[in-house]
Amino acid sequence: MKRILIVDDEPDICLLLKKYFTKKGYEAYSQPNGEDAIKWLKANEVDLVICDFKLPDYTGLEILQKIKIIRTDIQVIIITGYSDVRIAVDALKKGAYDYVTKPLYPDEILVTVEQALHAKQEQTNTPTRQKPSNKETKKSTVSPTDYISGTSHQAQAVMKHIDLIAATDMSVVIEGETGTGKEYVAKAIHERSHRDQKPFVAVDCGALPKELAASELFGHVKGAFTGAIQDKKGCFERANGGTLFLDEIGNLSYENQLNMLRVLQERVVRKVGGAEEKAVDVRVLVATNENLREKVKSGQFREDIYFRLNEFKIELSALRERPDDIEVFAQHFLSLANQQLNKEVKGFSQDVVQTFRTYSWPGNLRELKNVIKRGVLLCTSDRIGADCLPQEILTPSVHDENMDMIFNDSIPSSLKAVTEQAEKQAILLVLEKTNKNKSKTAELLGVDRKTLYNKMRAYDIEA
Ligand SMILES: Nc1ncnc2c1ncn2[C@@H]1O[C@H](COP(=O)(O)OP(=O)(O)OP(=O)(O)O)[C@@H](O)[C@H]1O
Repeated sequence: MKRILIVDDEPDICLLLKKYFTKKGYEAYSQPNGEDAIKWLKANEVDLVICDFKLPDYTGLEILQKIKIIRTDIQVIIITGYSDVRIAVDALKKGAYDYVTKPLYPDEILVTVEQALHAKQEQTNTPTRQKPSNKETKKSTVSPTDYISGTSHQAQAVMKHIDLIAATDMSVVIEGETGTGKEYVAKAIHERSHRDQKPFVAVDCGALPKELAASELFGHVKGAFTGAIQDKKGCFERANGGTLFLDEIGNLSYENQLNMLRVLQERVVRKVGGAEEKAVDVRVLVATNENLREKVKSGQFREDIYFRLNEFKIELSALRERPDDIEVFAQHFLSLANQQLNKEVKGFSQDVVQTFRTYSWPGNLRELKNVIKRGVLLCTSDRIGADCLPQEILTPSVHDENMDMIFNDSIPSSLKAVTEQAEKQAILLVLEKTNKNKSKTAELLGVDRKTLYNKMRAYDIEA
């Protein structure tokens, strides 16, 4: 029986979730604060933790980091308010599996819990992927792991690149904001490659506790350090013959970058504390949501390893930069949510479609998926209406003052014009604040330099 720990200072929430998950066949426990939860976790085995972000003693991020030191394979789901989506996204970067927003709906959490446990199972088994039989391929249901390509020119270009490089053994750097689908692109490359029958191992370097990173990547021998009670294979060895996907590669410590360079150059791994070298045949794909080139320039990331990895680059645009894809993904996520929640919602009302196109989607596809799942859950007719969307999406907090600045009292010609005006104003403002420093401006606006330059050209902003 799978074991779940709920950490929340509201006794009612603990009680509700504990009862619900016990009824669904889990062993559920609860703790009221971070300190007690950590103590409990040190003494008890658990598969998954559902943790409120705002606890009396710790934040969700702090708890997350402590949990990952106790055991890296415990899945963590963070509960946040919708307005904390950016914080939630940060938690994902640090290794949380997913987030759910308040108010809580147990059925929605159950879907997330099941997915998290399934992902954990896949990780521990690092299964050899079987090609689906013809019968399975023809199934009419959609799978959460299906790779969907959008219709925008950006998405089409990405699809072309995936097809082009899949057949090769080239290393690829995949760049894009959080939730834009970097891991999905990596999986799509693996599944189209000759390695597809071998493991695809994904490691989130941002979530690796410093103390354990080397052991996770390269393995360790029994007795290498306190707690190393038996030999352990690292990710390179587990991915042997297949593909290793290193997410958030920019977070790897300098020392581990050096160790990795050796593996990439010589194709052999040596476990922590071991003397023996073992040959490995692994294709490495990496992802980053920061501009790695900039990190190289500032000396935080080794240039030699960057060049090794950057044999090919795929840049994923933010969802707000490719509104044409929103409908395709919205339909896909709708089918998924219908399946998961056993509902038959057919589509979206016209105003919801319009809202989706103008909202900025800081959490990109992941946020869209979560919003639609919640919408399906709340929907009582055959279309998701605005009443099923979080308030934060319907009325994003833009200051009236800013609106005045953007529109100059005139009525905008279209919503597209509004977005463009807002983007132009934001770029001008930040350029002014950074004394026209483009790198800093790009960083503050959360885009890469190339995107910034393209936008400046498009909006006639002087360089
Ligand atoms: N091409 C795609 N087809 C179908 N679903 C997708 C696709 N890309 C992304 N998704 C959905 O969006 C979610 C986020 O994707 P993914 O984890 O690949 O993003 P990411 O860029 O790696 O995020 P992070 O930077 O936070 O690690 C996935 O769980 C999946 O549901």
